[in-house]
Amino acid sequence: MSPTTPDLAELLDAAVVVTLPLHRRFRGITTREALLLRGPAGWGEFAPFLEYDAQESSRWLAAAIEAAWTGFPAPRRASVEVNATVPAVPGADVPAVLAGFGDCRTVKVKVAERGQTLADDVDRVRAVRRCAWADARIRVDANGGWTVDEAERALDALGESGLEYAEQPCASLEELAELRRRMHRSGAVVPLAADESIRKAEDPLRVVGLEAADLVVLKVAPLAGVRPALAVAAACGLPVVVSSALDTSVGIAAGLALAAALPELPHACGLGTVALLAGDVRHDPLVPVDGRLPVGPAVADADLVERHRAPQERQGWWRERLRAAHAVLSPDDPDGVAAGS
Ligand SMILES: O=C(O)CCC(=O)c1ccccc1C(=O)O
Ligand SMILES: [Mg+2]
Repeated sequence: MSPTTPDLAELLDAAVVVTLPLHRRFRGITTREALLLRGPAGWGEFAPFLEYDAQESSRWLAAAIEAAWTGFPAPRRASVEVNATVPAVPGADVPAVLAGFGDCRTVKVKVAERGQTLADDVDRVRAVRRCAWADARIRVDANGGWTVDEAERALDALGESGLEYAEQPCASLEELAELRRRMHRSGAVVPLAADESIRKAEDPLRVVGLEAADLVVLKVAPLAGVRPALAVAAACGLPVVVSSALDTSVGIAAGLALAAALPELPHACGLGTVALLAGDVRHDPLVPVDGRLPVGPAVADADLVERHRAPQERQGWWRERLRAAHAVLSPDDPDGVAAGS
């Protein structure tokens, strides 16, 4: 947990909610809402997905408090290589999506979208191979959408394009482990990355114990901050890819702080996603240039925060969420109890 949890009144005072439009649907949504906190150390982002409960959201709040009240640990690098992220669009839309990411040498492609088929995935990945940088690395992310059988078939088919790795092909660690065993037996090996399977401090030990993955994807917000995420990385001992949760430039800066603090960073990170937003809170948004992003403090520009300020009803909804998450972090805070009763 964050060493300093401000009281609820201080958090509410520091909070403003923004609504940012997306260029195209991603993860089922077309606008992204985020509650930004301005604290003594800088800006923090609290943006758990709408369906997350208070317990899960409290980790996102701890991460926002770390950014805005504590600040980030010392960086080991000044910039970070990032990947382009292609949502589950038709192959014909791939060139327009990639154009938004500049010259990223690594592309992550969403696959296994509900309501689509393997043929749609093959079509999309082929389109990426055709129009990306000539020797681009391609990785796919199924968000746990395949059974072991489906994953085996899909990775065999998608493997024609040459895959850097497959992220969370199946939902459970047991399934990932079984898929890995089968691929090693057949010789058609695609490295596997665990994303959704790594959410709690004890998860990395299970990943390693079950030999379920070759690398791990770490996101600052669900892991409660840069420092807890560094501890998870150390506990795993596996290569780490830092990724975003579709953050504004404020949340991306926290991801970059994690990527910059890791002892090793062998892969491009999934932190280029501001390119998927049709608006941002920074005049110099953290969109990749030459496939890289600069490491630096989390900042937002007041006029852009104002421009994207969410309607009053959404401010209220998010402030109630903030209160509920804060009550998990500080169950004895009298303000929190009073506001909730
Ligand atoms: O890693 C990337 O390239 C972008 C981030 C991303 O894919 C993502 C964004 C929001 C929610 C979940 C995910 C995910 O990695 O599964
Ligand atoms: Mg993922």
